[in-house]
Amino acid sequence: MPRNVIVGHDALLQIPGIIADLNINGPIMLLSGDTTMKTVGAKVQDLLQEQGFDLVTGIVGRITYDEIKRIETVVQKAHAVLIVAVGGGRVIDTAKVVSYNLDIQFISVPTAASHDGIASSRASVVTEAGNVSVAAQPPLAIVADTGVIATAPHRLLAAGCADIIANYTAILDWELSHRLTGESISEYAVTLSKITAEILVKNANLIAHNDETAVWIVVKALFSSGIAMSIAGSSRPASGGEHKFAHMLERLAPGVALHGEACGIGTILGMYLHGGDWKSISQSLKQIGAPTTPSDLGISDEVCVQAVLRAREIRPERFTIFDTGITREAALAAVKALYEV
Ligand SMILES: NC(=O)C1=CN([C@@H]2O[C@H](COP(=O)(O)OP(=O)(O)OC[C@H]3O[C@@H](n4cnc5c(N)ncnc54)[C@H](O)[C@@H]3O)[C@@H](O)[C@H]2O)C=CC1
Ligand SMILES: O=C(CO)COP(=O)(O)O
Ligand SMILES: [Zn+2]
Repeated sequence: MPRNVIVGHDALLQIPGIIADLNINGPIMLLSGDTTMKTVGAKVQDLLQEQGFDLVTGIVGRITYDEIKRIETVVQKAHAVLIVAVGGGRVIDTAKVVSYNLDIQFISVPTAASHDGIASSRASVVTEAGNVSVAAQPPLAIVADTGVIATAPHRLLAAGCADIIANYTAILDWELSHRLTGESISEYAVTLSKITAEILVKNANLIAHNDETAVWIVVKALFSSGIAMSIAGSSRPASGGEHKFAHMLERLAPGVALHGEACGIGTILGMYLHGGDWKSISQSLKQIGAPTTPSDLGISDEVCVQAVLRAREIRPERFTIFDTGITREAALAAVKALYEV
């Protein structure tokens, strides 16, 4: 669990104080993305250098095992004793795995409320066989500056909401697997994950404004969802069939959708396949401003159908509604239903 969670306006200003309290002895590695380094990363760099911290910087690319190895080497060569990760989910996940492998601490500084990995002890790594969820280091501290995050495009915030709304089907899938395969389940993790999605949906009208209040609501939900994953010791409470669909969609149409956007569409499809209230999931996503159809993403229905049919290739050991032998006709009907709301 993170020791220190700071969410609020100008929270970035607290980073030097948090690090000073750690009494670390050695350089700090500031990791960021190619875009975020130029904005928020540079701001954090200035703040730390003004306070005289010994700082080295690195840019993180796509999260693969090769990239993780490369960053590990950079951190080792710099003899860094702490990582400060400033960026989206990709940067934070990379820092989580690198700090875990090198047994050093890291601080999570999300620049967007676009994913629920800001607090979790899991990381999602892209491999040829699809995304794998690996054990990683939870952050020592989380610093979420609502002012900074509110300046990010609304698309990112909406994607973060969709990543939380995915908890509805993630839980249905976990319960299904518990009943059909005997997979163990955590009542605490299930409850926290569900409540998080419910609170988020209840506040959908506020989130649509994309102001600091909206960011505050979403960041709290992302944190809470991450804690549910930490309690479970796996991403199960926040990642079911809708995530398998999303990871497959990313493979079939790379870079088209944000992670959360693909998960949102996967959630409507998953809820439809479960026979649940998929229309209200679609309405909540629309209200928040997240895409709900392949055409919203600019991809063909056929790619979406393929992602439904091939979702089971991702993490096959995780049993979900997408692993129950869906026919092409059923997949077509599910994708067609996306346009009904
Ligand atoms: N470990 C976990 O439990 C979880 C991990 N993830 C992982 O996180 C990643 C998805 O996270 P994302 O943040 O969507 O992806 P990302 O890190 O690729 O960021 C998406 C885009 O947003 C941009 N961006 C970030 N902050 C910005 C800002 N303030 N202003 C303008 N642009 C900004 C980035 O430059 C990038 O182009 C995936 O790799 C996913 O698998 C997602 C959920 C949970
Ligand atoms: O994205 C996640 C939860 O939102 C977790 O990632 P995985 O789908 O890789 O387990
Ligand atoms: Zn996710």
